[in-house]
Amino acid sequence: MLEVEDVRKTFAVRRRTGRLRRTRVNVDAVDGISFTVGAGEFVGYLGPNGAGKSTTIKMLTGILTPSSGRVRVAGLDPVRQRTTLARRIGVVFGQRTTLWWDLPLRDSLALIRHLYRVDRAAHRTRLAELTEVLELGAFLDTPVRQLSLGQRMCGDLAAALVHDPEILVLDEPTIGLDVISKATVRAFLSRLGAERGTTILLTTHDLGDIERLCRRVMVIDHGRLAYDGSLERLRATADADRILVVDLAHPQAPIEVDGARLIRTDGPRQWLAIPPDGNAAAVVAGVAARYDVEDIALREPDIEDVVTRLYRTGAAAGFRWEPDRL
Ligand SMILES: Nc1ncnc2c1ncn2[C@@H]1O[C@H](COP(=O)(O)OP(=O)(O)OP(=O)(O)O)[C@@H](O)[C@H]1O
Repeated sequence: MLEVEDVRKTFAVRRRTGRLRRTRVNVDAVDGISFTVGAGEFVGYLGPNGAGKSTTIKMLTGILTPSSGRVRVAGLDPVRQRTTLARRIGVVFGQRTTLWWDLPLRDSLALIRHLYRVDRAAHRTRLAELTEVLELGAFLDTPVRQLSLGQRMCGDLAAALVHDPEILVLDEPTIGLDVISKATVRAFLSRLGAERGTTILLTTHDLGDIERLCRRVMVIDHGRLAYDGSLERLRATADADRILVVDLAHPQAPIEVDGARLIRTDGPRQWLAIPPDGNAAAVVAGVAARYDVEDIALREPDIEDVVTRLYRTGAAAGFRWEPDRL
C-alpha cells in the first residue's frame, strides 16, 4: 500500500553565520529512507522532534515532492496523482483541523461529501456508522469552534473517513487529549484496523498509542530509519532487565537471591533487576521463602525507556537498564 524507496527531502534554509551574514545551508529532513507497508497493516511511526516524521507524511500525501527516491501510495504517485489519491486516503493532523470553524460539524461533513463526490445514500450510511462509533451524536449540530479538543478530534476522524478510504495517515491524533478522549480515539482506530482492514500509519509521541495499537513500529531519527520491526523485538533487542519491586514487612538487610541483583533500597522497599533470560517465578519464590514480604510487583521493560535509549544511541542494541530512572 505504501512504498518508499530511498527517499530524500532536502530543504535549503538560510542560516545566520555572522552578525550580518546569512548563508544558504541544506537540511536533510529525510535522508534516504525505504520501507513498505502492506494492506491492512497498522504501523507506528516514531521519532524525536525534528526527526522527519511530518516531512515523510507530507511526501506520502502529495503535499511535498521528494528531492529524490520513489514514493507510491496505493500504486499512485502522490504528487502527480494527488486528486485520484485523495479519494483513497484519509489524513488527520492533530495540530490543525480540516473542519470549517463556524459551521456545525454536520455541515462540515456534508461539504466534504461534496468535495469527494460521495453519493448521498452512501454518505448517510457511513455518517450513521461514524456517528455511532465516534459518539458524534451529542455535538453533530454544534459549531466546530465550540467543540472540545476531544470532540473536534472525533469530528476530524469522521471527516477523514466519510469517503471510506482504504488508507489512513495520522499525525499526532491524540496530542493534548485527556485520558477519556484518548481512549475513545484509540478504541476507534483499533476497530477501524481490525474490522475494515484499513491500512494505518500513525505518527505520535505518545508511546501509549503505539503500545495499544501497533504491532509494527518504525523509528526515524535525523532523517534515517533507526528501527523497523515489531514492538516485541524492539523491547527484546533493548535487552532491558525486568524489575522486581519488593515491599518487605519492615526494613531488612539487602535481599540476596539467585537470578537477580539488588539495585536499590528505600526503607522497606527494595528493587531487584532480573536479566532478560532470567526466571522471574524462581526469583519471586526465592524472595518469598526467605523474607517477610508484604507485596511484590514485576515491571516489564518500559517502552519509554527503550525508545529514549534508541534515540540517544541511534541503534537498537546494547541497552542496559539504568537504576537512576526507577
Ligand atoms: N519547510 C521547511 N523548510 C525548511 N526546513 C524544514 C521544513 N520543514 C521541515 N524542515 C526541517 O526538517 C527537519 C524535519 O522536520 P519534520 O517536521 O519532518 O520533523 P518531525 O519529526 O515531524 O518533528 P516534530 O515531532 O517536532 O513534529 C527539521 O530539521 C525541520 O526544521
